[in-house]
Amino acid sequence: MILKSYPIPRAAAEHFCVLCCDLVIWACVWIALLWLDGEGSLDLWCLWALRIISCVVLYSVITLVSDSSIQPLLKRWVALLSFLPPVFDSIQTLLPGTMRGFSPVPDPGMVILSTATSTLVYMVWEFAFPHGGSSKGSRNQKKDEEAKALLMRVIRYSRPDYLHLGAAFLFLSLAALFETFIPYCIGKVIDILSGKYQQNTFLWAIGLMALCSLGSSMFSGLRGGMFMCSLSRLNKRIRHMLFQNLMKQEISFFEENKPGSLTSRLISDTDKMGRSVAMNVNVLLRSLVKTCGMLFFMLRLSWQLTLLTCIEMPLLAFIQNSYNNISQKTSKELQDCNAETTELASSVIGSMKTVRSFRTERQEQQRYEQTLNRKLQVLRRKGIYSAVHLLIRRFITVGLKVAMLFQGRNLISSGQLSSGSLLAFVFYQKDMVTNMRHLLYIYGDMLNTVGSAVKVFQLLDRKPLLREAGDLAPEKIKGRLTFKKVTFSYHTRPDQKALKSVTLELSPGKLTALVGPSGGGKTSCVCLLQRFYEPEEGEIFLDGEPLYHYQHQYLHKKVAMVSQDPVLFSGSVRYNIEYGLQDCTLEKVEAAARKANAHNFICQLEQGYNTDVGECGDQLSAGQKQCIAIARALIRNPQVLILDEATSHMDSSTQQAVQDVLNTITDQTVLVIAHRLETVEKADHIIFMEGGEVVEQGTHQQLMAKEGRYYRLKEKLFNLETQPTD
Ligand SMILES: Nc1ncnc2c1ncn2[C@@H]1O[C@H](COP(=O)(O)OP(=O)(O)OP(=O)(O)O)[C@@H](O)[C@H]1O
Repeated sequence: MILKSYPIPRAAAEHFCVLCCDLVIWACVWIALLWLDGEGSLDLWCLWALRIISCVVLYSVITLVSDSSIQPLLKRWVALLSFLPPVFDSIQTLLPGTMRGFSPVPDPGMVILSTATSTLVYMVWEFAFPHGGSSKGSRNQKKDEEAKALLMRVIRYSRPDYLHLGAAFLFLSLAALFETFIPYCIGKVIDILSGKYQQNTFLWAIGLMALCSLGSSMFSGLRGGMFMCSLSRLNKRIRHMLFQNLMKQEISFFEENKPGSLTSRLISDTDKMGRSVAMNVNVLLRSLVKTCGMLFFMLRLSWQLTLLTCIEMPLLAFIQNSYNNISQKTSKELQDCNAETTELASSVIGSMKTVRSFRTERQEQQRYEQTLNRKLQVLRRKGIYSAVHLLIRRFITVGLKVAMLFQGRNLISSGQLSSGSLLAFVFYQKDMVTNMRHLLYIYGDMLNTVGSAVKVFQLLDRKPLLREAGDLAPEKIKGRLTFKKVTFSYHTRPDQKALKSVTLELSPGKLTALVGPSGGGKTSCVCLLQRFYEPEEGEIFLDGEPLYHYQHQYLHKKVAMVSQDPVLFSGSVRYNIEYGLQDCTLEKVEAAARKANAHNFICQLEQGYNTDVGECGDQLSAGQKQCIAIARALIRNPQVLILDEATSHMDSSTQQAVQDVLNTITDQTVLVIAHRLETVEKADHIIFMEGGEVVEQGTHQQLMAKEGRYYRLKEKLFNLETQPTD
């Protein structure tokens, strides 16, 4: 039962809105009738046609605006509301002594009667055939509901552009209305020319036609401009939100998703989503307005001819549907044939030696020919189906056109239609078929294309799998880092532990070296320190507080890291050193560069600190990039400095210079991962890691005296044969 799960006041409000819309449509028709023939009355056929149009309009409004759970109820209500008055009037005409000519404005008694009856009928209906109990609760329906929800979401994102969109819809309606008037005016001109020529009437008709053409072109242009403008604004908004959310994601998300697919989602998917929805809404509304307008004019010209036109559409839709089913089957067969031919060709070409050695060339040729023949048969069948389909379609179209012209001739001879009106009707009919086709297919197409929005919204809704950072930001910290039984594995390899219950401490004012064979877990420790990932078990503390308690920006200001292959951004050297800092003076930048031994080579660059480093810094050597990355870390004056093989690409004199600077650090916590014996030897504390575990720790002398893993792996660890490079 729908109403059980839907708030009653909201349901009542939505019913009231539908009733208001219906009354507005009645009023518009009445005003249009008064304006056109000054009477404000319709014959029974026109009344039926107008109620059908009003029903279609209200259905579209309900589908687009209301919640999907209440839509069936509202649609039943609309069906009853639309058709009760003409049914009532039709029955009345059957009674003797009734006058023809019906007012499109129902009297208040009629409104109350039809409203009460409708409510009663569909309450009975609701109890007898409760929605959701039918077999339509299938997967397809769910997919449709999801697609509609997505569509509504795209439309909701357009809310800030309501002024642009309102203007666009106004221009769209005006352009469509002016366009609809043109064939009518042409008909009038022809009538004037074929009858007794009157200059004034002729000039008036020509002027009206020119005005309609001008109005249609002008408003079409304005509509296009307004839609483009709102579309660009929508795209910008969605891209911005998407980028914002991307920036919040954890690092493992970027490892699992390739940069190419993320950027394509950011650029082409957002564009496709906005464009398809905007285009389809645009075409849908234009077709809707034009169809209503054209139906109105066609009905006024001749209801018999309109009926003939309306027969064409369901017939064509039925034929198209049947053809689509057959065509889908043949396309599938064709795909299989293609796959078979390609597979055979590639397997034979790929194993040419075997084919030659067994002398099976002839058999393979025959096999290939057989697959080609099968494909040819399917193609032939497909061609025949297509030809028959086209023939039937043309036959129906031409047949109905001939019937229409015959009927037109009869109407002209009986004086019910002028030749100009027949011509105008032919113009309308041609446009009508195209419009009806759009109306029939566009909504389905819109639901399909909006599927590309799924990817965008999935990304937009993704919550980062990282504990939210706290707001701890003390003025001063000592920089004591502690790992307590930290276990960790990467998302992409959940079964392999990169760190196994690691417990270690980095003391303030001390240089700690992490050493160990490749894959031992050194970089993983550093990544956890940076909060790129979260430990699975255990905790990391900074001055006794869990890392995640600290404010995000604060933590990254206090804990700076330089990696082996630092990433520089396209821009000047200065921009890269002061990256992320605001109001940084050149003196500060230079001081940091001096400490990192980068000042001299920067001064030798063509534009000094303003030299562009190129895409990802590729106009600099690997060693120069490392120097700039060290300057970028030092300028922040971090309390904890992490160097992950950060000097590996530097020449030995630069390495020594950087080492000298590190030796002067007295109150900061420094963690280095190095393959250089000199660096490690001088460290206050050495932690030896292997297989994700801390195996040994102590000073160089202690570890050498112990003659354990560190002692045994010394040669392998420090590339002693290839010293001094890191
Ligand atoms: N991004 C990643 N995704 C999945 N597994 C990873 C990732 N990075 C490292 N690993 C794995 O985690 C384990 C520890 O790697 P880690 O990079 O911490 O070692 P390391 O001691 O720094 O090695 P190296 O000295 O070669 O840099 C290794 O088995 C490695 O294969």
